[in-house]
Formats: sequence, structure tokens, C-alpha cells
Amino acid sequence: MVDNVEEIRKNNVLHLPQRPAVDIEFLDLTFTVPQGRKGSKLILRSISGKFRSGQLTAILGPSGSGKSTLLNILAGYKSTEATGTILINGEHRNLKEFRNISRYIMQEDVIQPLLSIDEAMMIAANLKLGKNVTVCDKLEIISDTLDLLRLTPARNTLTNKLSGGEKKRLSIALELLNNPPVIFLDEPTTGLDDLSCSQCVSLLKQLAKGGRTVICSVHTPSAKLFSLFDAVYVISSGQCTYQGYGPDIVPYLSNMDITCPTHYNPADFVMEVCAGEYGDCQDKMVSAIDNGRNIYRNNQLTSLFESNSPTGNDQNVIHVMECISNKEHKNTSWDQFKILLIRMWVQMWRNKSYLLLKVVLHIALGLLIGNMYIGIGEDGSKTIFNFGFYFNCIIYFMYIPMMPVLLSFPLEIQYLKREHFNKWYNLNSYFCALTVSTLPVQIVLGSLYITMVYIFSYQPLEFGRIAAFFGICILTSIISESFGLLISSTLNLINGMFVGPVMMVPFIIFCAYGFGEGYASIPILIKILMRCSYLRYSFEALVLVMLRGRKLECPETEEFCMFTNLDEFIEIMAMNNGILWVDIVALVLFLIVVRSASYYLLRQRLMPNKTFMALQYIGRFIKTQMSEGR
Ligand SMILES: Nc1ncnc2c1ncn2[C@@H]1O[C@H](COP(=O)(O)OP(=O)(O)OP(=O)(O)O)[C@@H](O)[C@H]1O
Repeated sequence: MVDNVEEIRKNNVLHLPQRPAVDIEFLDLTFTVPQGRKGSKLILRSISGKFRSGQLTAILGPSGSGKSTLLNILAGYKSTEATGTILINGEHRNLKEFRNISRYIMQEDVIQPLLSIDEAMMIAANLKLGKNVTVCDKLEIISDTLDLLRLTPARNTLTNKLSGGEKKRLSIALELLNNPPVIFLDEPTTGLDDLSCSQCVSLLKQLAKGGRTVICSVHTPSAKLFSLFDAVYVISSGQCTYQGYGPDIVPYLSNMDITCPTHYNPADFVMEVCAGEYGDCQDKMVSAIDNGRNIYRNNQLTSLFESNSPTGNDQNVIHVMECISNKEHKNTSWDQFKILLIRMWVQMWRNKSYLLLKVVLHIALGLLIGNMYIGIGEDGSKTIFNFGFYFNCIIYFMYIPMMPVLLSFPLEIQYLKREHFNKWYNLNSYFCALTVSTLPVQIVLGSLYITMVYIFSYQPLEFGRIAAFFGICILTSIISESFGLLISSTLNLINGMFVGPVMMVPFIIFCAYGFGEGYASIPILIKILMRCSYLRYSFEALVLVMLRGRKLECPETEEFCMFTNLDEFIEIMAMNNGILWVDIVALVLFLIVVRSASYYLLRQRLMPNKTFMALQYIGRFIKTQMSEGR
């Protein structure tokens, strides 16, 4: 095992050029979360510290001590409610700039499914490395990274079939591709065996040696692993209890009369001390290290933040950014769009069982509904049924496209959050690719259903009417899908699955309300609400397109047919004032507004502006006030 680690150490990460130095300091960082009627919970308590470039720093602490919270705040992933100061190379952190130079590998392995490791790496390389790097170089970088993380044997395995450890290593590999100057990793060794842990930490150390700032949280590392870290930051109940070189923790504690037993793993020992197994030492340790303002070095405590102390390097973030952008060429939005679109289509195609299910569902419903309305389209005695058939079509194209989005998009947002936060692509490219990616399946399956029910129900075989019928149904389908996106951009799976169908109820009610006599007596407010239902425009458009200017025969078996003149029928239904082009324009406007709103909400979910943050805060406040204090 040792040989292996040494081999990796020697096996330098050649493709990764040196990075300019970035030091991270934080002072009096406090983080609180609201806790129902009990008030709030203090998670980080005015902690301070400094993480240097060129060093691999481990954040250590018992479960629930605040390691992930500290990482989230430093990485800028969740920083809105934190107070305190964060300095980057001695200057106040500009989050936007900082995010361009840092990458965050989160605890959960959220990896795009239905791609092989090779494909996932190539897509990431195409998105992150840009066009300046040739395909050959990209392949070499990918091979090096996969070798380093021992993923080569599994390179053709689909990501959803990988073991937990392989997923973890892949999520590290994906972020290493473009060699960021600052890397945060939340528990990168969890789920890895001893060898993989050592290899992973050795790799991180190598990256740090190249001038990067590598910070990771770890759970009780082995003694060997513990000694690999250049610096250790111990956190307990939201306070810093130690900062310095890992093995130095033993003399540090013995100075406080807490003696580590011989042959004992210092990492295990400090965890036990923090957990109170050696008496209540926390306050003593916190005050010795001044809650992170001091560092234990050369057997003595030194202050990190003396007023005139040098910050370690004088490069500001803009300088670092310039150094990086001189070497790298970013992809254009169009390039990102193409890569993402292909990825979405590949994943869609590989999800064969779901695709097949959709096809079967459309055919089955087409057969069922087509048979229910068989022959009604040219039967003068069935005009009312025909009218119901159009309504049926509208309801079909409301629910069928919306439900899959409500189910799948909340999970998709997790991938989006990780990739977007780590600057793989911009939201515009993603959103455009998402919009385009679903169109072919939607159009093909929608057309399959329409063709079946259209033929079964004997609708007029006139090109204009056929084209308009298809167009209106598909437009309705895309608007409904956009509503699904709008809801799931904001709500989680459970809430979205409830709100989606419920939200459609008023649209259905106002679509079907007020036909026939008495339309004129409907109050103006209700009429306005009726005009707010996109389904009404779809329905009206379908009726006008399919019935206007037609007369039907009354079958010989019937003595009397009330609605053979369909223009009269339209008048009786009070739809004679409807204008087809107005309905179509209204539908297009609905589509634009709903799509734009879902884009806006998605953007706010990823990067909330001040108004949105205030709204979120008010929402949370109301929720906590209403919830039972536990
Ligand atoms: N939004 C929140 N609401 C309520 N409590 C929270 C919230 N976020 C974090 N906490 C609490 O803050 C504490 C610290 O959480 P954090 O995830 O940072 O711990 P950790 O040290 O990373 O734990 P682990 O090692 O188990 O992952 C935990 O007790 C957790 O329950």
C-alpha cells in the first residue's frame, strides 16, 4: 500500500500547471439557523482561522460540529446568513470573483446518470477546458486523472452503476480537470477504502504543492493519513479547538495536561477530547487557540492576525484571475449549449425503459380515447361529443407533458446546482439546451397520439385544419411543460407534485366555464379570469379551427340532429366572437411568459438577488413561526 502511495506521489500531476497563490482568512465567522419557536441555533460561534496556499488543510471535528457549514460558507455555497469577515489574499472576498477561482466538491455524489466515466469526463473536459486544449490533450488529461484516482478499470461503466467510492472519486476527478487554484472538498474520503483514502489524500497534497489551496473536511483519519495533512483545523460545537500541524496536536494537548496514550492515533484522540471523554476541555482548548486566531507552531501559540502581520502573499484575486484567464480559453455559450444538448439527448436515449413507457402510454391512451370518440367528427348527431373530444385533447396535453417534469426536474436541479456552482457552464446555455432537448420527443409522441385520435374520431382530412390541430395541441403541450418547469424550479418533489395538478384546476375550470347561453351575464372579473387560462385559448382555437365553416350530415338512423350547422353551434356556445389568431398569439405569449418566469425562478434559486433573499427569509420566518417548537 505504501509503495502505491509513493508511486502516486512520484507520479506528478504533470498536466496541471502551477497556480497563483490564494490564502483564505476568516474572522469571527458566525452562522445561525432559525429553529421554530425556540429561536435560532448557533452553528458556528465566532470562529477565525487561516488556510494557506500550497497547503493541504483538513477540517476535523465530531459529527455535527459544523465542518460542512464552515466549508459551505468559505466556498460561498451558503453564505447569506453568515456574519464575519472572509479575506482572500488579505482583501475582502468578492464572492463572484472568488467563485471563478474555487471549486467545491460536495459531500453528496451528485453525478450525471447514464454516462460512462469516460463520457462524463470528456463532457466535463469539453465544458471546462475550452477549445484551446486539443482532443488529444484532453484525452491525456482524462487518462492521467482517472489513473490517479484508480478509475481506469471502470472507465466504461455507467455512472449510475458505480460503487459509492467510485462515485466519490469520480466527483473529485471531474472537478480536478481544470486545475482550480482553490479546492474545497466535503468529506472526500468517506466511502473509500484505506488505499483509496491514502491515494486521494496524496493526490490532494500534490495539488496543494503546486501552489493550490486545498481544504477538506474529514472524519477521523488514520494516523498515517493524519500526518499527510500540512495543516489541521479542529472544530467542535462550532468553535475552533486546534489549528496547526496534525501531529503537533499531541504536545499541544499535553501542555494542557491532556496526555495522548502511546501508540494512539492523534486524530482519534482529539476527537475523543472534543467529545468530552477526557473531561470538559473544550473551553480550555478554545481559549488557548483563541477560537482560531492563534496557530500552534514550533511548540508555541502564535497569533495569526496581528495588525501588521504579512498575509503571506500580495496577489489579489483579480491578479489570480488574470493569470488563469491568460492560459485558459473559455467556451462560448453556443459551445456550452451544444455540449449540454448532446449530453441531454444521450441520457434521454439511454433511458430506454422510460422512453418505451412513454411510447406505450401515448399509444394506449390514443387507442382508448380514439375508440371512445370513434366516428364522431363527421356525425351531425354527435356534435356535443365532438366538442367534448376537443376539451379532452386539451386536458391530455396539459397533464401528460407536465407530470414528468414535476417528477424529474427537482433531481436535475441537484446536478445543475453542482455544475453551475463550479462554473461548468452558464445558466442561459443550460436553459436553452433543456428547452430544445425535450422538443423532439414531445413533438413525436404528441403527434403519434394526435394522429391516432384524429383518425379514429373522423376529423376532417383537410391540410389546414390538420396542421392547426397539431400546432395548437403541441403548443399547449409545451406551455404545460413550462408550467411544470416553473413549479419544480421553485418547489421540491413532494410540494411540486401536489402544487402542479392543483394549480391546473383553476385553468381547467376557467377553460370550461361559461359556454352556451348566459355568457353575457358573466361578471367581468370572472371573464378576466377566464382570459387568464391558457387552456381556454387552446380550447377556443381548436373549436374554431375544427368546426368553423362546416356542416355535418345527420345519420339516417337519427330522426333529428340539433347541431349540423357548426357555425350555429359555435354561436350557441358563445364562441363566435373568438378570433383564431388572437388565441394563437395569446398562447405564444403564455409560452414566452411562463418559460421566462421559470428561467427567472431557476436563476434566483441558484443565485438569489436581494429581493428574492428577503422573500426567502420572510418565508422561512413564517414557516418557523408556524412550526411546532421541538
Ligand atoms: N439549515 C439547518 N437547520 C438546522 N440545523 C442545521 C442546518 N444546517 C446545519 N444544521 C446543524 O448544524 C450542525 C452542523 O452541521 P454540519 O453539517 O456542518 O456538521 P458536520 O460537522 O459537517 O457533520 P458531519 O460530519 O456529520 O457531516 C448540525 O448539528 C446540523 O444539524
